[in-house]
Amino acid sequence: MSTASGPFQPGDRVQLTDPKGRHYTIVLEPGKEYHTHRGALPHDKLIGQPEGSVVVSVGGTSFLALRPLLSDYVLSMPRGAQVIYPKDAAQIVMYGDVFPGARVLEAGAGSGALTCSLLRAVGEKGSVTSYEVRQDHADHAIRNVEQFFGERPGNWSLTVGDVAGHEGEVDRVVLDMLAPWDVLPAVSRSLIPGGVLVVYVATTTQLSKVTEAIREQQHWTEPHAWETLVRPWHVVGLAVRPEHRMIGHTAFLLTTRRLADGVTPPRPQRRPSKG
Ligand SMILES: C[S@@+](CC[C@H](N)C(=O)[O-])C[C@H]1O[C@@H](n2cnc3c(N)ncnc32)[C@H](O)[C@@H]1O
Repeated sequence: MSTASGPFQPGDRVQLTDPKGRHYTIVLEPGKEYHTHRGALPHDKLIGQPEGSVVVSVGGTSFLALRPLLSDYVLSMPRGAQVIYPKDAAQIVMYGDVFPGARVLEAGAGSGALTCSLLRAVGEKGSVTSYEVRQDHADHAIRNVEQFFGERPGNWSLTVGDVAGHEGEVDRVVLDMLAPWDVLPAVSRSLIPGGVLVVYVATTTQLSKVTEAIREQQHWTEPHAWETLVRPWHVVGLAVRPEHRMIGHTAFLLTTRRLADGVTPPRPQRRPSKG
């Protein structure tokens, strides 16, 4: 599904958009009908049509038909754990410097949303090694990743267990879990010198705890943290302004790089706070 192109075929996942901008996702089957409150839409009307076609239901409503992008797929996928949103996945791939051919270690796999972005970024020559402690979340991740790629990617492994048990060298590590500070010693053993660690946390208390743990551990460059806010804009004629609604908060991201063994990291002078 992730690389499909050309006219719609049976088995394709198609995202329909109605005149109010609402999305509906269907999987095309010859002879089947999609029933909306605006009338039935035969799948056969779509099969053989190019992407970007507009089809009209029996009730006279027009639907725009496109294959969902990865960002659409992530927002509509069934989930056990909360997913990493597209805006955050994009920042993780860029600031984590996840390159084609990279060996990436990831925890927790959760619903597999970030896993899809990581697998795309590393390409066939790279690999993603995911850990997930909960079997039910791992089941979601497997289903979602397999559905996105159409099969289980050969360069992906998912272990049901604690990432702290990982052994083997990697180029990049991405942690999205409640207590990332617990696994810092383990991941620092696997990450190559110069490798990038990205930590995704939802709250300021987690951000503070993981930042101080990184500073204490001595294996890392000075951590860099930021909030991943993205503000969409409404642009119609002269009405150009921020949208009334937006995703207010998802996460903080933090990056740091693995130092060579035995190196003492230079730390900025820090003034004590005034209480
Ligand atoms: C918020 S979810 C991850 C969502 C995922 N990044 C996505 O985009 O779908 C956090 C997951 O981390 C898992 N987890 C927590 N501690 C872990 C550990 N030490 N090793 C592996 N997984 C862990 C939890 O079970 C949970 O499913």
